[in-house]
Amino acid sequence: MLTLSGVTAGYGGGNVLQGVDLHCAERTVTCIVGPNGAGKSTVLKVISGLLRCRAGSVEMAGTRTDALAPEAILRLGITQVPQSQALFPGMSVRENVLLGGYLIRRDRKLLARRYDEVRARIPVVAERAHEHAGNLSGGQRRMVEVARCLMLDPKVLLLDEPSLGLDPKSLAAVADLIQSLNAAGTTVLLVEQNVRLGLGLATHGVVMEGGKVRLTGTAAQVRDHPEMATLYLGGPPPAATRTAPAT
Ligand SMILES: Nc1ncnc2c1ncn2[C@@H]1O[C@H](COP(=O)(O)OP(=O)(O)OP(=O)(O)O)[C@@H](O)[C@H]1O
Repeated sequence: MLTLSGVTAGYGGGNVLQGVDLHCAERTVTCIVGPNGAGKSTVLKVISGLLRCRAGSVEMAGTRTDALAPEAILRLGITQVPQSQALFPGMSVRENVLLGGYLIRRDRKLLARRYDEVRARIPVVAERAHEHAGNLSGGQRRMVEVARCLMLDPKVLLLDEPSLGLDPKSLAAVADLIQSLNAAGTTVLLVEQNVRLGLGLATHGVVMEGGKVRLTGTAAQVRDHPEMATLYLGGPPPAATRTAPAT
């Protein structure tokens, strides 16, 4: 469904991504994990067209997207939930959600139908429709951020750190929502610092380090791979520094 081949991209003089290959099959949930600065968010920016590839290609269901403007990529069915704080706090929940339908604004019936669908799927949109988004809890805001993206009925949903700043209950609710969207047919690609949560809800995992893909596989294969300990915990201590057992 979504394929990156040999993608090189960066900001200013340097390249952050250095030949990234990545494939998300239809109806999968792929989670990208990796240390800070590995280039995870940059991958999402390249897919959504906010950052141009310097080499390589991005394809969505057979269509090259790497030369397209972000709006054209949205129209192809790829939408991104940004990293957080993306709502307009002084606008109502309803207004924030409707903004997500900007591209279909002229088709009033479609806009109304999509809003009804989103409201039915995400209860906080119905319950707090007329409340300022700034009055919501962090977990509720994250739900509304996702709701806004659903206004375009995306085929591929990109999420950048959906767990950021959420309490355990909200985390569980966001994870449930991602899985229910996927069960309804949406392909999901997310970036997650919370490795346990991310790989727990994903079908597939990708580990990035230094702008490159270091590991890929099913979520379980990636989670259980010995290299994960090296990347996240610094690996087992060298023999010379191990504490000798007490005698
Ligand atoms: N707008 C930008 N301008 C310049 N450099 C940037 C910009 N955005 C990110 N970078 C740099 O690109 C590198 C990769 O950043 P990226 O945000 O993709 O990493 P990440 O793996 O998502 O990590 P994190 O979880 O810390 O965001 C970092 O060194 C970062 O400082």
